[in-house]
Amino acid sequence: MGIPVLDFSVYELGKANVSVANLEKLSKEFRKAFTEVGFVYLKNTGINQEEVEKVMHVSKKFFCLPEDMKKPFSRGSFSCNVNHGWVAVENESLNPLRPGDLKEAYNITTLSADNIWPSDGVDDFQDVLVSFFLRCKDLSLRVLRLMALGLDLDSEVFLNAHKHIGSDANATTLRSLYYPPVNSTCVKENQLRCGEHSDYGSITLLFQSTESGLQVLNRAGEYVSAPSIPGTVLINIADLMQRWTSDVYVSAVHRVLLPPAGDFSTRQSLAFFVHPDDEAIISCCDGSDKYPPVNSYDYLLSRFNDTYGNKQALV
Ligand SMILES: O=C(O)CCC(=O)C(=O)O
Ligand SMILES: [Fe+2]
Repeated sequence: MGIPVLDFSVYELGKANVSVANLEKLSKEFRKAFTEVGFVYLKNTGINQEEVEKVMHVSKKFFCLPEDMKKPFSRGSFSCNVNHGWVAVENESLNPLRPGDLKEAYNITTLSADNIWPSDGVDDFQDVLVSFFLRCKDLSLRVLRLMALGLDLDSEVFLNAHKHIGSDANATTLRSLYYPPVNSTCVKENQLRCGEHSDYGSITLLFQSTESGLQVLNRAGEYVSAPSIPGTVLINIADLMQRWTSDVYVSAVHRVLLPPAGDFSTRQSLAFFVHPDDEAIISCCDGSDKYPPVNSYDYLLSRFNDTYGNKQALV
């Protein structure tokens, strides 16, 4: 089965008074997609293509600044949050068996006004990224409600553990990703734009520029491409949600390939990694003991350790 495309218009951002019948229908479609594939494209969410392009445009301006202007914003230098900030090329390996990923990123984890934000040469960076973070947050909460309904659970079951998105008590992160041009003569053996991995938290929202490269591992064990479909958002289940649902909703492995040799195009994406609140204890929602309860933040820190290697672990 390929990645399905669902029409979210009945529950798009800004819409209130949705009928129970419409919510139920949509929740069943989510259930099918998330139990069989783990990925789904949503169209008509209320987040439109122009919004996405605006965020990519200001992000690219930042990534194209000289390195000494980006360094002051490095991940690890923000006292309020270990994950906030800029990550240089080859700094992380999402598949620790491969060389560092050929990508740059800027993580926005806390919206605290006390933070320093890039502004030289990118004066609207903070406004544009913060607004987009809040739009993604609203959409995520709608999806989490439908996901609970899809399992015949109380609609607030997942939402109750996502009350602090955007504050220092929750690790949800908007990550703007930039894949610079690749000179194939300099590429290391087995290096990719982004190595094989599954995401760590509850769900991920992903918006991609038109350049290809993203592949998802399907149940038959084959990688299938997940191209950008303008105007849609690609949503996937992450590992903590798989555990929370006792493996009913599945998180699928994915990666981003290098462009063909001689293709110097760049690529961009915006990933909104939704995490439960730091203090949330995640126990199997069916009441089973398939997995022992785990603290959400402890789980995340153990996954960061794998990604950054013990040398650079920030804990
Ligand atoms: O850039 C992409 O298309 C996907 C990136 C990704 O999977 C990740 O950062 O977790
Ligand atoms: Fe991912």
